[in-house]
Amino acid sequence: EPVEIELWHAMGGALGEATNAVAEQFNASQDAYNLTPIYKGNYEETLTATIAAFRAGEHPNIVQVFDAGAATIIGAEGAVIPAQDLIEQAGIEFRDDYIPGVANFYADADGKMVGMPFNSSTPILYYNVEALEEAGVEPPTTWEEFEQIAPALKEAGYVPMAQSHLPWIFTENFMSRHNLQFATNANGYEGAEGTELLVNVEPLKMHFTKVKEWIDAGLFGYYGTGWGDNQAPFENGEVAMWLGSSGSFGGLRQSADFDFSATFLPYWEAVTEEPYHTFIGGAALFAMSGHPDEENEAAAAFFEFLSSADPQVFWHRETGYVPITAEAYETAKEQGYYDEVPQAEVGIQQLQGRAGEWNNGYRMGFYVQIRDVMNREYGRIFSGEATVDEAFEIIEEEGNRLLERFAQTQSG
Ligand SMILES: O=P(O)(O)OC[C@H](O)CO
Repeated sequence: EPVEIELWHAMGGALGEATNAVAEQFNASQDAYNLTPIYKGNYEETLTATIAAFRAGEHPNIVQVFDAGAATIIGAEGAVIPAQDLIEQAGIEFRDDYIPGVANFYADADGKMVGMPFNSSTPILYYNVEALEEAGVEPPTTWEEFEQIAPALKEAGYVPMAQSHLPWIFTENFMSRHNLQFATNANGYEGAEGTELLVNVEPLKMHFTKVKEWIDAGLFGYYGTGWGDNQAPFENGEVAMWLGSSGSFGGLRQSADFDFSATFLPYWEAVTEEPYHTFIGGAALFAMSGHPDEENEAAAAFFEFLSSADPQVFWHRETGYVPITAEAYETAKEQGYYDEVPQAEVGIQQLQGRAGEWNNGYRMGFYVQIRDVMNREYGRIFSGEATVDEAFEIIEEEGNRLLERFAQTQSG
């Protein structure tokens, strides 16, 4: 009888189908282990369910946790076995060709990999090819260019742009794209104590001032805070350009009945002459403690399988999440995938862009709740209930209070 293990994940729709397919491939590749993937709702719901299950001692072997929840799960005492330890304890050699941004994001202060990178993404700019042609414009490289072309798209009957998740794209990746420090203590990596947000700063406030002006002028669409809220109006052709996850590529190919393409996340030339690479997004898999050795071995075998080239390339091609190892990226190139579908390479190219001091990642506990504060305050800016200055003061204050509370949970 194979050893049974469970994976809780947040991959719905086309992503859920691809997750099930990867699990089936693993199960078919050997007879010792059997992995059952279970969909637990969106990222926030999956993390909440996991924490509740951990308290009740009913947690799964492996859980998928998104970037924003990484510090919370890593900081939950005794909850997680670092992926690198799990793999080495199972007698498997730990590979060292993870692409740098991926390895950093889920590593501890000593560089040990705690989370197993799985679905790694980055925000990119998708565009409706016909809409841009109609308006006679090219996709923008910078926000300055966006300001120049947006009126023509509006004129042609489109909402020029929308984006999928404000804190992710217009805060976290705003910081990385411009190499701006995001939090003290080296973006939080040096420890929870004393870590404070550095978002109440001119470049970010300038950006939100602009976005509010664009919304008021009908040059930008804001459809809500839900993960899918801003994707739907792009899919139905109302919005011409959409900032979204590279991991949405596979789903869009299934659902969009128009020709679309993709390019890099714009940056402000006024803030940086050249852009920097963005943070790794998406989620990683965490092995949870408290299970028998044979189940931990099964989890290690699954992690090893996931990093090998074939499942990696399959997953990348099906979903748009980036290849996480150099080997998988090379394999996709050798297969001619990017000659066939050049837009599929945008995410990985962007992640391998210019390195700076502040764009390797961030580590902030209770960051999921900080995102809620941001979403609420950004909504208040757009509705005119709060000025940009007021909103950022509140984000700074409430955010730092959450960081302080998290630090208290870490000091024992
Ligand atoms: O939509 P995903 O899976 O690429 O994730 C985007 C963000 O990184 C999640 O916080």
